[in-house]
Amino acid sequence: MIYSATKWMIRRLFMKIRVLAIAPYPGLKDVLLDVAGQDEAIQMDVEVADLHEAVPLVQHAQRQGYDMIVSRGGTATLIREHVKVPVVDIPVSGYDILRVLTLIKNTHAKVAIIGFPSICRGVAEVSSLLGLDIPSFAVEHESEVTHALEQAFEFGAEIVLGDMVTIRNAQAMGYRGILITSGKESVADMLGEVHRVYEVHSKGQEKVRFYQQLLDTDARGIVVMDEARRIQYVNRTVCHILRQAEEALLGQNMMLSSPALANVIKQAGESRQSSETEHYVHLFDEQYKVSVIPRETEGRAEYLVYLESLAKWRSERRFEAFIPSRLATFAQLAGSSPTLQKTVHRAKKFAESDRNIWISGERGSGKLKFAQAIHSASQRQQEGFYIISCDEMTEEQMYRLVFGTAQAPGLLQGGYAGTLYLNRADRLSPQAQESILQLLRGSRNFRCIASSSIAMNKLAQRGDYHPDLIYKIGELHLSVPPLREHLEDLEELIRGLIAEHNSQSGKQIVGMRETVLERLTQYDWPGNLPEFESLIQEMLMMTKGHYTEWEEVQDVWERLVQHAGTSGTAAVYAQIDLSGTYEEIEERILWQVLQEEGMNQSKACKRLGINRSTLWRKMNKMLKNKT
Ligand SMILES: Nc1ncnc2c1ncn2[C@@H]1O[C@H](COP(=O)(O)OP(=O)(O)OP(=O)(O)O)[C@@H](O)[C@H]1O
Repeated sequence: MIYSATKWMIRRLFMKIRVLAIAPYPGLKDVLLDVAGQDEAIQMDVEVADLHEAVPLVQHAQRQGYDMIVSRGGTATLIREHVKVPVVDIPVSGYDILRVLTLIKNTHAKVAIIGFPSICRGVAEVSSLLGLDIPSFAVEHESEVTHALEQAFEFGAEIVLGDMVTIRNAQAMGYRGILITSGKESVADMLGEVHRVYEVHSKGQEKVRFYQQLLDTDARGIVVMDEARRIQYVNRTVCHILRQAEEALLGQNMMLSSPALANVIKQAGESRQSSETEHYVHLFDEQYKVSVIPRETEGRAEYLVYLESLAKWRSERRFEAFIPSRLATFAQLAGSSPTLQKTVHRAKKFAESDRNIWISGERGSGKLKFAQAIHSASQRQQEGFYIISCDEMTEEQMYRLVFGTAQAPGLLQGGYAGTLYLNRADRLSPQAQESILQLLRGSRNFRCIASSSIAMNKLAQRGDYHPDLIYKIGELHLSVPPLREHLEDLEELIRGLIAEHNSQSGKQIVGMRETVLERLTQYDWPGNLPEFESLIQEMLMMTKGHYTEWEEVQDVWERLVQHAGTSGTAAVYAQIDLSGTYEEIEERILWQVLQEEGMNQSKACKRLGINRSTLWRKMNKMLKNKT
């Protein structure tokens, strides 16, 4: 408090109070300049204007940084409605009344006074002291003046005393009016009031600045919008989140500033809840919780919106979920073959609903890509897309992710919403299945999309999979075809890969020769798109001219065929039975590779990408299981 008082004193020592005076009649200008000229703390400019003429002048003055405006009577009242800076009245003092009464003292004409109640009281007081009988007609508003004048003239008045509005109307009606002018004493009183108001106002401004600072340093974004969703207030955090300057946002419709946020706020409005509602939105790769609070200020509806970043939670990496920076859309799925288009059509239909989906398909067939496209086309597109790699999470990790810990809330407690992608959902342990099941039963914040390379019905037969979970996630089922079932799409996929390669390498490849393409379509692609992509990328690296020539890539091709034909990973994928638990499948792969390598452990290790001790450990376990 001491600090702000001192600060105020220092300011007062060095700065003058800038005042614009609006004089409703010319004579007041000189009095104002004369009296204000004697006050060193005041710098006053004067304009002569009455009522509506004054409005543009004061609006301009406000922009020019005047601290205060002074005026008189009806003009002061009108000005107050149009500016935010304080407006001080030039009063009509007892001296002013005494002067005008002295002026009319000896007249034989009947006199009446019309004015605001305070003036009428002053006149009644002074006239009774002087022994004069002057009836008064009090008005509360400028619009009542004509009626008051009519009453006064009916009463027999020939001269009316009043302010500028009264005098002008009386003259227009053909009567005489005498203006009660403000003298030096009134102007001096007004200047005293200017000092008092300035002090109070400055302290108020200090407070406003203090609260402004508090709001600006709040980590939450704070927005106030009117009923038409025009932005009335934003704190600095919002400017940072939306990457726009305050000036650009204020007065702007939210739909133009941030359509994503506007949609969420619209949803909140449409939910017709009068209390706070919570939503989630994805802005510039960040997930935010949006709380919308409808309220009313001075009879007008308003929305108070809080934006809370969830980045803190994510950066703590409490769980193995993440938000990919760019998600695929249906338009980005290459392939116009009837087979793929049938799948796309089905997926688009699924995107319209919010029901859970089970996607099955061979490894690398594009399940994740389809899940992303569904999310991007769904009503949850503004929310997060979270991938849970089921084969990489322990039961405990899954439990903590769903139910939280003492330190951090889990998915079930809220704070996240969107699409939950369970990658390789068939690898969930029974315990982890239970956690996911409880999450889906207890929260409506997520749509779940699970993926597996095993068909859903096979999973149901496995016995270690919770039937309720299959039932809950498998509300809708999408089967993504392997690449060999839509080989017509290879050329389109190649075009995309060439474009990407050219942009990275600076080459100008325009296509592949027929001889190369023919071979590509004669292959089964058991490793699906990842296998295809890596081969094409290698071929493009070998390409020197505009076309990929067979001679340039023959070696690459033969290596692939040899690998696949003899013992390659691709062949293993094609022949291995993928039913059963992860351990059982792993066992089968191990045996297959060992047999193909003539039980040569070094060769098997090399192909499997593991060291000898790991192979030993696994073989021992296998033997134990068999005995
Ligand atoms: N229709 C498509 N157009 C272009 N690229 C695609 C398409 N579908 C998949 N891909 C690409 O193929 C690769 C594998 O796709 P994705 O990860 O979606 O397969 P997946 O079936 O989910 O794999 P996994 O079973 O290993 O989890 C990715 O590089 C992806 O970008």
